[in-house]
Amino acid sequence: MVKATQLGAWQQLQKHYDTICKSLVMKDMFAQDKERFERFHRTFKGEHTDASILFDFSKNRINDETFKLLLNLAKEADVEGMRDKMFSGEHINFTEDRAVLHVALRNVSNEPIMDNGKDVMPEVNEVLAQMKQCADSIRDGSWKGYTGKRITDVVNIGIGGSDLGPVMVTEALKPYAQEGLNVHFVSNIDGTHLAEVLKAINPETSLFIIASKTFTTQETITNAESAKAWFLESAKDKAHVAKHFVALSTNADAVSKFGIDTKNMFKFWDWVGGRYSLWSAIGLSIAIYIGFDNFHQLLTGAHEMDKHFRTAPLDQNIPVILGVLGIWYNNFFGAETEAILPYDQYMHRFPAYFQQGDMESNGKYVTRTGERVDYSTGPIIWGEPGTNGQHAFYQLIHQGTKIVPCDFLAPIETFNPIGKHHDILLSNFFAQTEALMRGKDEQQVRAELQNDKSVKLDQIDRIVPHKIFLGNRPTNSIMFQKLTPATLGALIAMYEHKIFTQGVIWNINSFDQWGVELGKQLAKAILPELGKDGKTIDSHDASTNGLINYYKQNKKQ
Ligand SMILES: O=P(O)(O)OC[C@H]1O[C@@](O)(CO)[C@@H](O)[C@@H]1O
Repeated sequence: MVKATQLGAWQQLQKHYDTICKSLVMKDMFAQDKERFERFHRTFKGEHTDASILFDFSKNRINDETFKLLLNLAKEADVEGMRDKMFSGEHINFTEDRAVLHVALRNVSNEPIMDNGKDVMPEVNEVLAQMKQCADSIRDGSWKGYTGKRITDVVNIGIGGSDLGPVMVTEALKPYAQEGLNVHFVSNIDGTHLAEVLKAINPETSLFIIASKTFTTQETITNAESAKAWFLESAKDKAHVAKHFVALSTNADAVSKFGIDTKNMFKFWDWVGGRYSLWSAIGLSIAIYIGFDNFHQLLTGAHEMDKHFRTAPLDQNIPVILGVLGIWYNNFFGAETEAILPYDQYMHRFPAYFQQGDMESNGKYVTRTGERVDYSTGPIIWGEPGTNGQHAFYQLIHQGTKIVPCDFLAPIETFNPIGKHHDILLSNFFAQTEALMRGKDEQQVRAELQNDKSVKLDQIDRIVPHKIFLGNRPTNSIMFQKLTPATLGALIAMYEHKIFTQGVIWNINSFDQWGVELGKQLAKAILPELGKDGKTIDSHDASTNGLINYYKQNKKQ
């Protein structure tokens, strides 16, 4: 595969952009074409679940020619071919010589999926059965703590992909939680994170889940050791650890060394990327919190989206369309970020989840063949729930100098019908994308100001420029019937495959993450220098030395 910029379709898109992009005014295109929404929206319905999604991409700066050229790009980059390699277990994560098979974790069809010539499904199903058994016993109270009490609090200790997915999903599916069973998450090595959770729980009724693919991550192992020490202050006998600590990992030796019985270990495999692992044993806190049946619905919804991604033709393929639209703005309009704006408070951690999902996958600058890219790759992902974002950063999205493509998401049904709240929420959801597309021109602004008694006529000229909205700011609108487990699963898988599509077109490896290693390496070297030993550190640059010495001179303990 060549560099993206060497693709014929890329060069045609560049020509297309150079010649007609200025004329791609959405307001005019809607006025000239009453069928625009009809042509530029897709729907997704789960075959066996309640997942039901409408994807409206008509408020984008595209015409039919643009859409065709973008799909040509996916075609020529062989997104479909690489997709089929992923599903067939090829080691496309070649720098780690690993398959990329998170799709197997949710392969409820049980069709064989091979890694190194072996069907992975029997082991996947074994772990799912183990997860179900654990979740059921915690939820029905048959799992007892060392004083014979049932578990009331589950503490997941993990970071990155061993934290963000369980946090996001348990927040999003809170309506499915069981009364009297709480989940807590400790990820940061900052002692505050653990301390605040330990204040809230009772060692007799708490289960600690140590979630770590490698079981070597410094934050997680340190937090786990501290949690175990805290637990033993009350429980005293190490034999009680087995009733209150379980591990989720690929590393049985490290788990056993930590002191967790490997019968309390839920394994997963090296072909599960950390940021793609919530579907695996890493999802144990989810299965306990919402029940295994709902966890299985989550898997099934994702599986249905997998099937759509695997079989839908490119022009019907929602993840592919999302992916190529993102490339249109990232690489041709020079957009550096993408905002994910869920109009659903339960989805408040959804943007953060895809900060890792997208940025750790596509934040790369070297192609699969080891050459430095000469084009922009992964976008910066950010976002907050609506309507809160409207009162924080929408000023920039509407009137800033940067183009920020936005994905707006909203449920048709709410779990919490209070008065007109949901209609008000949705009126804002609809209005924001309309406003970003249409803007407000000088004529409209002048007319408003002339009718505004509070504005002195001789002030109008001065105010007008500040109140004009240029509009033509691109958005996708994604509506779904209700935030059920299956719908959430489908939405997550949709974005995973969007990320995959972009990585293929950029010809990068979306599945390793060497970029996280250098910081860890240097932190390991600095840690022993921080003791209150009166020594002045001079082993670094002047800034790092200065900072370390300032810390050492002023630290109290
Ligand atoms: O699950 P673990 O092995 O503890 O890794 C945690 C996280 O750390 C990383 O930064 C890799 O080091 C993420 O990719 C990963 O999700």
